Amino acid sequence: MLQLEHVKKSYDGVTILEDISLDIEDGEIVSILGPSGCGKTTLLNLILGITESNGGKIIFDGEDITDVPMEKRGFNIVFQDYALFPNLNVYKNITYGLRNKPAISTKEEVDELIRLLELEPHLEKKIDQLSGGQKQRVALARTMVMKPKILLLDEPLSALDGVIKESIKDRIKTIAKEYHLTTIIVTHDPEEALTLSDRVMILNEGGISQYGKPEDIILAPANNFVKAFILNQLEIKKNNIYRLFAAQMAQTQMSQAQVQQQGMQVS
Ligand SMILES: Nc1ncnc2c1ncn2[C@@H]1O[C@H](COP(=O)(O)OP(=O)(O)OP(=O)(O)O)[C@@H](O)[C@H]1O
Repeated sequence: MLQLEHVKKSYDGVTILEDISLDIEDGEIVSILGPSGCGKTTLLNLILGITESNGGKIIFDGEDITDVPMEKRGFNIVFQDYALFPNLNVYKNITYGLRNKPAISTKEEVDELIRLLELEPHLEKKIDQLSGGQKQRVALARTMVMKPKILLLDEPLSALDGVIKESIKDRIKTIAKEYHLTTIIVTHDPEEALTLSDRVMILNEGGISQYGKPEDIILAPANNFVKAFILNQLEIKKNNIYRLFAAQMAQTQMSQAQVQQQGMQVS
């Protein structure tokens, strides 16, 4: 279990995170959701260990890791831009971290991940020959072969569109469940957070606005910010889609009526 207790962070005297306390269970997918600049990436970096806090504790499996450096925490991150090596092929990118630590994953385990992420047809390709979704899957595989204790994902879907987004979402869920891997995801998109996660943490003005299951957030928003920021965005999206389909349905009904009328005129 990962626990944050009264974690604080400020930059140049400006408070970014005020008093963050939360528990994340083993194997849980948790999204950190909030508007731009609210401190989502800062919180992810504090957990990863590349940013130091100004107070509070981070505890993993009962051990205080607040002062444990990143390399010793055993967590791993997939960055927003994937940070893949363009001069290496897909297979070499995936296995890059194993060069100096080959014992971490067996060949069978690497092959299993490649299969799970459907990367077999791409292994010989260079990174610039891949689509965004394929790059994301390579970045996921490369991180997973190192068997992180916690998987951190910074805006994993923001560069992807519609169908690809849904497919990567499914892969992330499958990996988290199959490997019972605690997964923490930063996103600014309520739909993404609510459809991908077991629990969602909504950040605003340095604090946690609400932390709960997606259905709790939808059914019982804790305050006006959650209502305004999260639910309104979803409502707007829903209405836009309804409007689109309503227009399409009206068009279809009109065409059918025209066909019927033409049919009556012929007979
Ligand atoms: N190294 C730094 N030095 C000074 N200020 C920083 C630093 N890193 C982040 N900040 C500030 O901290 C605040 C939170 O930044 P952060 O990147 O965590 O937000 P975010 O919620 O991830 O935003 P976005 O969704 O736009 O990526 C911002 O006001 C940012 O300018």
